Amino acid sequence: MPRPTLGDLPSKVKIVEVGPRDGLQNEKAMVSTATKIELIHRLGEAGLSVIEATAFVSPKWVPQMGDATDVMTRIERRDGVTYPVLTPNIKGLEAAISAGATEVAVFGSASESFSQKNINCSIDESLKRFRPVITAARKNNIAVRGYVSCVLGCPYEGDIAPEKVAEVAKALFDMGCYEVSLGDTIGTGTPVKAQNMVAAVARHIPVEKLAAHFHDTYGQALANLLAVLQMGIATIDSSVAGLGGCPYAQGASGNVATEDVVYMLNGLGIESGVNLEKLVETGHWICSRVGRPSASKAQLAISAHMM
Ligand SMILES: CC(C)(COP(=O)([O-])OP(=O)([O-])OC[C@H]1O[C@@H](n2cnc3c(N)ncnc32)[C@H](O)[C@@H]1OP(=O)([O-])[O-])[C@@H](O)C(=O)NCCC(=O)NCCSC(=O)C[C@@](C)(O)CC(=O)[O-]
Repeated sequence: MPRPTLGDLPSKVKIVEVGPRDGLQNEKAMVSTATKIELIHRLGEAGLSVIEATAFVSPKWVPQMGDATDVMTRIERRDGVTYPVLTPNIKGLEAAISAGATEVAVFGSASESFSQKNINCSIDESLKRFRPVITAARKNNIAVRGYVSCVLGCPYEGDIAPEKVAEVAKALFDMGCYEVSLGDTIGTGTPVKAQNMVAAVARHIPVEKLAAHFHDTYGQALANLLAVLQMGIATIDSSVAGLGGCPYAQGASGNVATEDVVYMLNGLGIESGVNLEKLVETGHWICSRVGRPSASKAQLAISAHMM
């Protein structure tokens, strides 16, 4: 019998923890600034080296992120940890710079309808708006990440062509984004679909510059992640306790839980630098703060052993 193999997997994965932003942006009850800050601190202690802290977006659109300046100016930054923030336009970028951000992210979409609902403009218009944001950020030595939403399906349009995803991703990369994160916003992807989409994007952008940002609405996120790890993706966005959902994608659940990702990576012998036990405690803590059960299977299983 040949030895079973999963192919060439990366030896190390960078996890981009998006819980404080993607995880909390959709909470109905306002989460206090103090809780957000403590969450960021706890995630840093658990070994996360990239923690997306907040979003400098219109508070009329996403009230939960209305305390972005407070969060960014009050967090205690750890050496070796970066705290990117979302900035959809120059206004957001200026506020982020004033609050001391050193990395920002612009966020576009491969779906026209989602672009309109999320940022109130067409895809073309969004790319025009991002260009000066990226240029100004880079002049200030601020690294810019790019997001593409709806890469495996759109809540309004259904299927999205991988070529469309590749086109938007390439535009962001060519404008100066150092990394492009591919968002399965509504979690409808399955492994081969995810691989086909990544293959289309990787024809234009080196695969090591891509990140997988998969939501777990249909329980497919880990399977999809494994499928794209096999293609060379080594950056994964995830959210502690699987918190979250997008305010402009009704019914979409949170990102894949960071605890589940770390458990899988540990089992595969892939280094992430994250202490699973501390992360589980953090997941337990934030769930008690926001009054919702954890969406992480690993957290539930490990917590049961700890009690
Ligand atoms: C892009 C806009 C601003 C356009 O919104 P708009 O209404 O077209 O913008 P506007 O320029 O007409 O401004 C409207 C008001 O917002 C203010 N404003 C304008 N910009 C800012 C700013 N940066 N910060 C603070 N305030 C701002 C502006 O000053 C004005 O205030 P008013 O004069 O009415 O008092 C709006 O649509 C917006 O903020 N959208 C953000 C939506 C959002 O945050 N969605 C969730 C994040 S994306 C996501 O979750 C997907 C992702 C990334 O995780 C990947 C995936 O899973 O797919």
